[in-house]
Amino acid sequence: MKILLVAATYQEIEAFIKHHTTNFNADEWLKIDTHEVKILITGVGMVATAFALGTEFAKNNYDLALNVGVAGSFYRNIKIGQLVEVREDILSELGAEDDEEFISLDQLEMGEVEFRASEKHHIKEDLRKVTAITVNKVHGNEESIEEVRERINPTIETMEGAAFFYACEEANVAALQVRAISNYVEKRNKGNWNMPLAVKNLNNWLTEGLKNLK
Ligand SMILES: O=C(O)c1cccc(C(=O)CC[C@H]2O[C@@H](n3cnc4c(=O)[nH]cnc43)[C@H](O)[C@@H]2O)c1
Repeated sequence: MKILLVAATYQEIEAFIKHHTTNFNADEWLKIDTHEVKILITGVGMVATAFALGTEFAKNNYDLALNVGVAGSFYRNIKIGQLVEVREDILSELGAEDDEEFISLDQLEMGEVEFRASEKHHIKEDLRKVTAITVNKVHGNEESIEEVRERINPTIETMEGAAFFYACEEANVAALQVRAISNYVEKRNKGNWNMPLAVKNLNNWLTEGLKNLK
């Protein structure tokens, strides 16, 4: 398969890249088992992700795109460092405020806000399947966390996932998303984040998991 591996930052998949190539070049195709793999580092956030994917899909054809990175969990029964597979991803901020209420873009009949992973390809490992939201502003305030829990009840949040699924859907490319939990969604406390553990587990999985994609 021709696979596009997508991450927001180089650091999130550095160990995997170094495992496969000594001199990383963004135009390089890596031969990994039976797959040909290209790596796309988009930058953090939805705008950077959508632009980078639109540009890449205009140049190359892919059988599958895989978005990986770290994420925040709303649930404490998911361990820091644990990997999850995002099956559904929601643009939770796209819409309008109506005083205390929020009207989503689809309620306004102006577009879709929910995007799904591909059914065509599968991750072999039995990762917990989750619903994510994608945000421009990382939640760090108890009131806004409670509001989004009540409105959507997401399991995790990222800053790219739904934009990734959107761009893949527009380009008709099958899409999967795997995230490693680096923190809980809570009142901002960066000291509680464990980026090294999440990044290590993600890269260990990638080394085996990419081979096992069907
Ligand atoms: O220090 C901060 O408050 C801060 C604000 C915005 C971004 C960051 C990052 O470290 C980049 C986040 C990066 O990782 C994903 N991520 C990880 N945890 C979360 C989260 O709780 N909510 C949303 N995104 C998260 C995200 O996809 C970015 O790529 C730090």
